[in-house]
Amino acid sequence: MTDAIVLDRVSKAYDGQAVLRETDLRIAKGRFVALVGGSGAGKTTLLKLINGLIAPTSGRVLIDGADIAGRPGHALRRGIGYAFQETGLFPHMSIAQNIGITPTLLGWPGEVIAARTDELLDLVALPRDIADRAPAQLSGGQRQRVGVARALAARPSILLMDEPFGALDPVVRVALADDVRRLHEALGLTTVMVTHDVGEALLLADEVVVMADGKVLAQASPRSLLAGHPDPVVADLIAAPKRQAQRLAELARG
Ligand SMILES: Nc1ncnc2c1ncn2[C@@H]1O[C@H](COP(=O)(O)OP(=O)(O)OP(=O)(O)O)[C@@H](O)[C@H]1O
Repeated sequence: MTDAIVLDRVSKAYDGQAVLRETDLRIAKGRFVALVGGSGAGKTTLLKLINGLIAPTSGRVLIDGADIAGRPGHALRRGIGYAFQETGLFPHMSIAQNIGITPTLLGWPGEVIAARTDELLDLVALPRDIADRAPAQLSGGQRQRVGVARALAARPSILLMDEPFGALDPVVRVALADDVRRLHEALGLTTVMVTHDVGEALLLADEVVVMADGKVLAQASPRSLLAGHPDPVVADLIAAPKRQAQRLAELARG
Protein backbone atom coordinates (compact mmCIF):
# COMPACT_ATOMS: atom_id res chain seq x y z
CA MET A 1 0.00 0.00 0.00
CA THR A 2 1.20 3.54 -0.77
CA ASP A 3 2.37 5.47 2.27
CA ALA A 4 0.27 8.52 3.16
CA ILE A 5 3.34 10.65 3.86
CA VAL A 6 6.92 10.23 2.65
CA LEU A 7 9.90 12.50 3.25
CA ASP A 8 12.71 11.56 0.89
CA ARG A 9 16.07 13.03 2.02
CA VAL A 10 14.41 16.30 2.97
CA SER A 11 16.59 19.19 4.14
CA LYS A 12 15.44 22.61 5.22
CA ALA A 13 17.62 25.62 5.98
CA TYR A 14 16.70 29.13 7.07
CA ASP A 15 19.27 31.74 6.00
CA GLY A 16 21.84 28.99 5.42
CA GLN A 17 21.16 27.50 8.88
CA ALA A 18 20.17 23.81 8.63
CA VAL A 19 16.98 22.96 10.56
CA LEU A 20 16.25 19.58 8.95
CA ARG A 21 19.09 17.41 7.63
CA GLU A 22 18.43 14.81 4.91
CA THR A 23 15.45 13.44 6.77
CA ASP A 24 13.75 10.23 5.65
CA LEU A 25 10.34 9.38 7.04
CA ARG A 26 7.52 7.10 5.95
CA ILE A 27 4.09 7.17 7.53
CA ALA A 28 1.66 4.46 6.49
CA LYS A 29 -2.01 5.25 5.86
CA GLY A 30 -4.16 5.08 8.96
CA ARG A 31 -1.31 5.44 11.44
CA PHE A 32 -1.39 7.67 14.51
CA VAL A 33 2.15 9.01 14.85
CA ALA A 34 3.50 11.13 17.69
CA LEU A 35 6.48 13.36 16.99
CA VAL A 36 8.65 14.10 20.04
CA GLY A 37 11.97 15.80 20.63
CA GLY A 38 13.50 18.79 22.37
CA SER A 39 12.76 22.41 21.62
CA GLY A 40 14.15 23.45 18.25
CA ALA A 41 14.51 19.84 17.03
CA GLY A 42 12.56 20.70 13.87
CA LYS A 43 9.14 19.21 14.68
CA THR A 44 7.00 22.17 13.59
CA THR A 45 9.18 22.61 10.50
CA LEU A 46 8.51 18.98 9.58
CA LEU A 47 4.71 19.44 9.91
CA LYS A 48 4.80 22.57 7.74
CA LEU A 49 6.80 20.73 5.06
CA ILE A 50 4.14 18.01 4.98
CA ASN A 51 1.29 20.41 4.18
CA GLY A 52 3.36 22.62 1.91
CA LEU A 53 3.33 25.73 4.14
CA ILE A 54 7.09 25.75 3.56
CA ALA A 55 9.13 24.11 0.79
CA PRO A 56 12.18 21.89 1.32
CA THR A 57 15.62 23.28 0.49
CA SER A 58 16.33 19.86 -1.05
CA GLY A 59 14.62 16.48 -1.17
CA ARG A 60 11.01 15.50 -1.86
CA VAL A 61 7.75 15.34 0.08
CA LEU A 62 5.20 12.84 -1.23
CA ILE A 63 1.55 12.71 -0.20
CA ASP A 64 -0.29 9.53 -1.22
CA GLY A 65 2.65 8.75 -3.49
CA ALA A 66 2.71 12.09 -5.36
CA ASP A 67 5.43 14.75 -5.05
CA ILE A 68 3.83 17.93 -3.71
CA ALA A 69 6.39 20.27 -5.33
CA GLY A 70 4.52 22.67 -7.58
CA ARG A 71 1.08 21.59 -6.29
CA PRO A 72 -1.00 24.65 -5.36
CA GLY A 73 -0.91 25.02 -1.57
CA HIS A 74 -4.66 25.47 -1.13
CA ALA A 75 -5.45 22.29 -3.10
CA LEU A 76 -2.94 20.34 -1.01
CA ARG A 77 -4.18 21.70 2.31
CA ARG A 78 -7.79 20.78 1.48
CA GLY A 79 -6.79 17.18 2.12
CA ILE A 80 -4.57 17.91 5.14
CA GLY A 81 -6.11 19.37 8.30
CA TYR A 82 -3.81 21.36 10.57
CA ALA A 83 -4.53 22.11 14.22
CA PHE A 84 -2.09 24.77 15.39
CA GLN A 85 -0.17 25.29 18.58
CA GLU A 86 -2.23 27.72 20.77
CA THR A 87 -5.19 26.96 18.43
CA GLY A 88 -4.68 30.03 16.18
CA LEU A 89 -8.42 30.83 16.31
CA PHE A 90 -9.37 34.24 14.92
CA PRO A 91 -10.46 36.23 18.00
CA HIS A 92 -12.95 38.49 16.19
CA MET A 93 -14.73 35.65 14.44
CA SER A 94 -17.39 33.46 16.03
CA ILE A 95 -16.78 29.78 16.72
CA ALA A 96 -18.97 28.90 13.70
CA GLN A 97 -17.00 31.26 11.45
CA ASN A 98 -13.72 29.83 12.70
CA ILE A 99 -14.83 26.26 12.08
CA GLY A 100 -16.25 27.13 8.65
CA ILE A 101 -13.26 29.04 7.38
CA THR A 102 -11.94 26.40 4.95
CA PRO A 103 -15.40 25.45 3.60
CA THR A 104 -16.11 29.18 3.13
CA LEU A 105 -12.86 29.64 1.18
CA LEU A 106 -13.81 26.59 -0.89
CA GLY A 107 -17.14 28.25 -1.73
CA TRP A 108 -19.45 25.74 -0.05
CA PRO A 109 -23.07 26.99 0.18
CA GLY A 110 -24.00 28.61 3.51
CA GLU A 111 -26.52 25.96 4.55
CA VAL A 112 -24.03 23.17 3.87
CA ILE A 113 -21.42 24.95 6.01
CA ALA A 114 -23.96 25.46 8.82
CA ALA A 115 -24.90 21.77 8.79
CA ARG A 116 -21.23 20.75 8.71
CA THR A 117 -20.49 23.07 11.64
CA ASP A 118 -23.19 21.40 13.76
CA GLU A 119 -21.85 17.99 12.74
CA LEU A 120 -18.29 19.02 13.70
CA LEU A 121 -19.35 20.41 17.07
CA ASP A 122 -21.03 17.04 17.79
CA LEU A 123 -17.90 15.23 16.61
CA VAL A 124 -15.59 17.06 19.02
CA ALA A 125 -18.18 16.84 21.83
CA LEU A 126 -18.99 20.57 22.11
CA PRO A 127 -22.52 21.91 22.58
CA ARG A 128 -23.99 23.38 19.38
CA ASP A 129 -25.08 26.54 21.18
CA ILE A 130 -21.51 27.81 21.47
CA ALA A 131 -21.45 28.43 17.70
CA ASP A 132 -22.18 32.16 18.06
CA ARG A 133 -19.68 32.81 20.85
CA ALA A 134 -16.24 34.36 20.46
CA PRO A 135 -13.15 32.21 21.18
CA ALA A 136 -12.42 34.26 24.35
CA GLN A 137 -15.74 33.06 25.80
CA LEU A 138 -14.61 29.41 25.82
CA SER A 139 -12.33 27.47 28.12
CA GLY A 140 -8.85 26.49 26.91
CA GLY A 141 -9.95 22.89 26.38
CA GLN A 142 -13.02 23.97 24.41
CA ARG A 143 -10.86 26.21 22.21
CA GLN A 144 -8.57 23.27 21.45
CA ARG A 145 -11.62 21.23 20.45
CA VAL A 146 -12.69 24.04 18.09
CA GLY A 147 -9.18 23.98 16.60
CA VAL A 148 -9.56 20.24 15.90
CA ALA A 149 -13.07 20.76 14.45
CA ARG A 150 -11.74 23.49 12.14
CA ALA A 151 -8.90 21.22 10.97
CA LEU A 152 -11.42 18.48 10.10
CA ALA A 153 -13.98 20.77 8.40
CA ALA A 154 -13.19 19.91 4.77
CA ARG A 155 -12.95 16.15 5.48
CA PRO A 156 -9.18 15.75 5.15
CA SER A 157 -7.56 12.32 5.11
CA ILE A 158 -4.50 13.55 7.02
CA LEU A 159 -4.59 15.43 10.33
CA LEU A 160 -1.52 17.32 11.57
CA MET A 161 -1.54 18.60 15.13
CA ASP A 162 1.08 20.83 16.74
CA GLU A 163 0.95 20.53 20.55
CA PRO A 164 -2.85 20.33 20.40
CA PHE A 165 -3.23 19.87 24.15
CA GLY A 166 -0.61 22.39 25.24
CA ALA A 167 -1.40 24.40 28.39
CA LEU A 168 -4.37 22.26 29.42
CA ASP A 169 -4.85 20.78 32.86
CA PRO A 170 -4.13 17.02 33.02
CA VAL A 171 -7.77 15.88 33.29
CA VAL A 172 -8.91 17.92 30.28
CA ARG A 173 -5.77 16.88 28.43
CA VAL A 174 -6.42 13.15 28.84
CA ALA A 175 -10.10 13.51 27.85
CA LEU A 176 -9.20 15.48 24.72
CA ALA A 177 -6.39 13.09 23.79
CA ASP A 178 -8.77 10.12 24.07
CA ASP A 179 -11.33 11.92 21.91
CA VAL A 180 -8.76 12.73 19.24
CA ARG A 181 -7.68 9.09 19.14
CA ARG A 182 -11.34 8.03 18.83
CA LEU A 183 -11.85 10.53 15.96
CA HIS A 184 -8.72 9.24 14.26
CA GLU A 185 -10.24 5.72 14.24
CA ALA A 186 -13.79 6.78 13.35
CA LEU A 187 -12.71 8.97 10.42
CA GLY A 188 -9.95 6.65 9.17
CA LEU A 189 -7.37 9.44 9.40
CA THR A 190 -3.59 9.41 9.16
CA THR A 191 -2.55 11.56 12.13
CA VAL A 192 0.76 13.20 13.00
CA MET A 193 0.84 14.91 16.39
CA VAL A 194 3.71 16.95 17.84
CA THR A 195 3.89 16.72 21.61
CA HIS A 196 6.39 17.55 24.34
CA ASP A 197 4.84 14.89 26.56
CA VAL A 198 6.64 11.61 25.87
CA GLY A 199 4.30 9.68 28.20
CA GLU A 200 1.31 10.95 26.23
CA ALA A 201 3.04 9.99 22.96
CA LEU A 202 3.68 6.44 24.21
CA LEU A 203 0.10 6.01 25.43
CA LEU A 204 -1.63 7.46 22.40
CA ALA A 205 0.33 6.68 19.25
CA ASP A 206 0.89 3.61 17.09
CA GLU A 207 4.38 4.87 16.33
CA VAL A 208 6.63 7.42 17.99
CA VAL A 209 9.11 9.45 15.93
CA VAL A 210 11.96 10.92 17.96
CA MET A 211 13.76 13.97 16.54
CA ALA A 212 16.87 15.81 17.65
CA ASP A 213 18.85 18.51 15.91
CA GLY A 214 17.01 18.24 12.59
CA LYS A 215 17.28 14.44 12.34
CA VAL A 216 14.94 11.53 12.95
CA LEU A 217 16.68 9.35 15.55
CA ALA A 218 13.99 6.71 15.91
CA GLN A 219 10.64 5.63 14.53
CA ALA A 220 9.16 2.73 16.43
CA SER A 221 6.14 1.41 18.31
CA PRO A 222 5.77 2.46 21.95
CA ARG A 223 6.30 -1.15 23.03
CA SER A 224 9.60 -1.47 21.19
CA LEU A 225 10.84 1.91 22.49
CA LEU A 226 9.98 0.90 26.05
CA ALA A 227 11.99 -2.29 25.56
CA GLY A 228 15.08 -0.15 24.92
CA HIS A 229 16.84 1.74 22.13
CA PRO A 230 20.52 1.84 21.15
CA ASP A 231 20.58 5.64 20.73
CA PRO A 232 21.30 7.22 24.14
CA VAL A 233 19.22 10.36 23.37
CA VAL A 234 16.19 8.18 22.57
CA ALA A 235 16.79 5.91 25.58
CA ASP A 236 17.03 8.95 27.89
CA LEU A 237 13.82 10.42 26.55
CA ILE A 238 11.90 7.18 27.17
CA ALA A 239 13.49 6.53 30.58
CA ALA A 240 11.59 9.26 32.49
CA PRO A 241 7.99 8.24 31.65
CA LYS A 242 8.97 4.58 31.99
CA ARG A 243 10.30 5.15 35.52
CA GLN A 244 7.19 7.13 36.43
CA ALA A 245 4.92 4.34 35.16
CA GLN A 246 6.86 1.77 37.18
CA ARG A 247 6.58 3.87 40.35
CA LEU A 248 2.86 4.38 39.84
CA ALA A 249 2.40 0.64 39.32
CA GLU A 250 4.30 -0.04 42.56
CA LEU A 251 2.18 2.52 44.43
CA ALA A 252 -1.03 1.01 43.07
CA ARG A 253 0.06 -2.44 44.26
CA GLY A 254 0.60 -0.90 47.72
N1 LIG B 1 10.87 31.09 9.78
C1 LIG B 1 12.02 30.79 10.39
N2 LIG B 1 13.13 31.52 10.17
C2 LIG B 1 14.31 31.22 10.76
N3 LIG B 1 14.48 30.19 11.61
C3 LIG B 1 13.41 29.43 11.89
C4 LIG B 1 12.13 29.68 11.30
N4 LIG B 1 11.27 28.74 11.75
C5 LIG B 1 11.98 27.96 12.59
N5 LIG B 1 13.25 28.35 12.67
C6 LIG B 1 14.31 27.69 13.49
O1 LIG B 1 14.37 26.33 13.15
C7 LIG B 1 14.63 25.50 14.27
C8 LIG B 1 13.58 24.43 14.41
O2 LIG B 1 12.31 25.05 14.68
P1 LIG B 1 10.98 24.20 14.87
O3 LIG B 1 9.91 25.18 15.20
O4 LIG B 1 10.78 23.32 13.73
O5 LIG B 1 11.36 23.34 16.15
P2 LIG B 1 10.41 22.51 17.12
O6 LIG B 1 11.05 21.18 17.28
O7 LIG B 1 9.02 22.53 16.63
O8 LIG B 1 10.54 23.34 18.46
P3 LIG B 1 9.47 23.63 19.64
O9 LIG B 1 9.28 22.32 20.33
O10 LIG B 1 10.19 24.64 20.49
O11 LIG B 1 8.23 24.16 19.00
C9 LIG B 1 14.69 26.44 15.47
O12 LIG B 1 16.05 26.68 15.77
C10 LIG B 1 14.03 27.71 14.97
O13 LIG B 1 14.56 28.85 15.58
